[in-house]
Amino acid sequence: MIEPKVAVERLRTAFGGPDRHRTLHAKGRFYAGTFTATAEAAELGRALHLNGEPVPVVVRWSNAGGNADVPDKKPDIRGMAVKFQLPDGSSTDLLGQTSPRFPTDDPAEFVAMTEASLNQLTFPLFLLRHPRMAGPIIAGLTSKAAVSHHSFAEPAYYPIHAYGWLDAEGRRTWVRYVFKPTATKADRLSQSFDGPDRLGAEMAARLARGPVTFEVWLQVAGEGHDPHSAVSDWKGAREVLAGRIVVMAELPDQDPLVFDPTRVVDGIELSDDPILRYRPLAYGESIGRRT
Ligand code: HEM
Repeated sequence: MIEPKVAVERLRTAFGGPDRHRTLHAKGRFYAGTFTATAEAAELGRALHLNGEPVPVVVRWSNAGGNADVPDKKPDIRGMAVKFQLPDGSSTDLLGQTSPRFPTDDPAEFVAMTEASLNQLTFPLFLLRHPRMAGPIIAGLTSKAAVSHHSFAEPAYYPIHAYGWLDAEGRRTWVRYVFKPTATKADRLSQSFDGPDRLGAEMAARLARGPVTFEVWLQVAGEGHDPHSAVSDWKGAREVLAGRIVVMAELPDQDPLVFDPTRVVDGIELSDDPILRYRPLAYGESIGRRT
């Protein structure tokens, strides 16, 4: 396993990011909203935020790169991190990004891919040398995961890992999430937004018009769907609408707030996915460098 310290050092070097920012997803803004679960979610999961009562959420939309000064028009993967605040004072996080599939179970390969992706001339060579990773990476490119997005409200975001939901009787269902936008090209604002922070400006104007809503969908694991691997493709999985995230307003900077994909609550279990298990180690190193 690549030492988390080494991974963070290499990622920081690749982006040339100064210490006070996140190693990846360095540029982002915070927002306030609510999450309300559906009755179907309440049946599958006993966790408190799934009981159908609205709970507050803190959302951070971000550009995936490690450079906090990047102009928003630069093509990039975007992130949507969500912190669900439960009535008992606990919280649980989901971190989505616009790429529908993750290319590897090996953190070292993720670091090498991130480094290689910064050089467009040599990246095809990296793909030739890592044919297993090429499929998911190309799926990301063709699904427009890394483009010059018009708005943080328009793409779908994928938290990638599977989580085990326990119901009231303790029965476990493995699920994967998708945050599906309700915004469409047709309901874009008439203004256009330029400048290095145009995604933030667009969101401010959009929220002045009204809330921004995402549907939270679950893929439910069936035969042959492996919950313990980030690369496993759950073709044909049953889909269930689990609830809605409604974002209402921008928040002042919340840093040093931390989103951690292994922060779960009673009723939600972690899988043995090696990428999921590695992430808090790398995030811990990053948090140490930015706080
Ligand atoms: C081995 C794999 C990965 C590594 C080494 C890695 C590394 C990192 C690091 C170091 C940070 C900054 C943490 C901080 O300072 O708070 C970060 C943030 C983030 N990562 Fe990852 N990551 C990995 C996989 C993933 C995956 C699979 C996803 C999406 C499903 C993801 C989505 C995000 C998001 C959305 C953020 C920003 C969170 C925020 O807004 O605070 N990462 N990642």
